[in-house]
Amino acid sequence: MSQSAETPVNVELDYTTSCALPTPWAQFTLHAFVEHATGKEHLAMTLGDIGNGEPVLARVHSECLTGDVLFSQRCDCGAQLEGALKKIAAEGRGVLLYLRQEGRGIGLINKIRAYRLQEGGADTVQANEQLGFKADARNYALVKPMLDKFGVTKLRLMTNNPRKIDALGKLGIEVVERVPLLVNRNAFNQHYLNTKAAKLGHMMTPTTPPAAEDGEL
Ligand SMILES: Nc1nc2c(ncn2[C@@H]2O[C@H](COP(=O)(O)OP(=O)(O)OP(=O)(O)O)[C@@H](O)[C@H]2O)c(=O)[nH]1
Ligand SMILES: [Zn+2]
Repeated sequence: MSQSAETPVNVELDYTTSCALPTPWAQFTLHAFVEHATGKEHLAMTLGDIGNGEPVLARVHSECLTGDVLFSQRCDCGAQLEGALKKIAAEGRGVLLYLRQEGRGIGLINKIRAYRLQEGGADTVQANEQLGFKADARNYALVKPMLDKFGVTKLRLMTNNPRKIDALGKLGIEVVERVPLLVNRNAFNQHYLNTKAAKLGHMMTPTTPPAAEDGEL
C-alpha cells in the first residue's frame, strides 16, 4: 500500500491499510477504516478497477454476527453477504462495504434482546420499539468517505431496501440501478422477511409458505 493510501480521507474516518483477501469466489482486496467517534473498524472489499467512473456493482452490508458468521437462519444476512460477493466475483469488478452497524444500529446485545422479545410474539419492528429504539437506527454517513477513497460515485446497488437507496442519495451517492438480492426463505426467517416487506418497505414479495421461487442469489 502506498503512503498516500494511509492518509485520512476525512475527519470522521481514517483509512488505515489493506491486504489481499482470497475467498472461494475471487481474490478481493480488503481495506480497513477506523471511525473516529466510535473507534469502530469498518471494512471494504474491492475487486477490479472501480475508480474509472463507470457505475460499480456494490453492496452496503450491515454487520450481522449471528447471520454472517454463526450461520443463523433467523435472517437473510449471511446468504446476502455470500450472494453479493459471488455476484461481484462473477463480474470481476465491484465493492462490498461491511459496516459495523450490528442489529440495524442497536448493537449485538440489544439485537439478542430483540430476538428474545420476538420469541415472545413481537415482530422485528415491535421488538426494537419495546427496547426504546427506532425500527432502524442505522446511519450511512460513512459510506460517502469510504466510496470517495476509491473514486466511486455511481452504484449498481445490491439491495431490497428502498430506505437505504434514499439515504445514499441524500449523501450525494448516485444509485443508477437497484440489483435485487433475494435469498431462500426458511421456516425461521419467513416471518422476519414478511415483516421487512410489510413494515420496512423492503422490495420482496411476502409469502406464507417457504417460496422456492425466491431462491435466486
Ligand atoms: N434490531 C434487529 N436487527 C436485526 C434483526 N434481524 C437482523 N438484524 C440486523 O439487520 C441488519 C440487516 O438489515 P436488513 O433489514 O436485514 O437488510 P438491509 O441491509 O436493510 O437491506 P438489504 O440491503 O436488502 O439487505 C443487520 O445489522 C442485522 O444484524 C432483528 O430482528 N432486530
Ligand atoms: Zn442478520
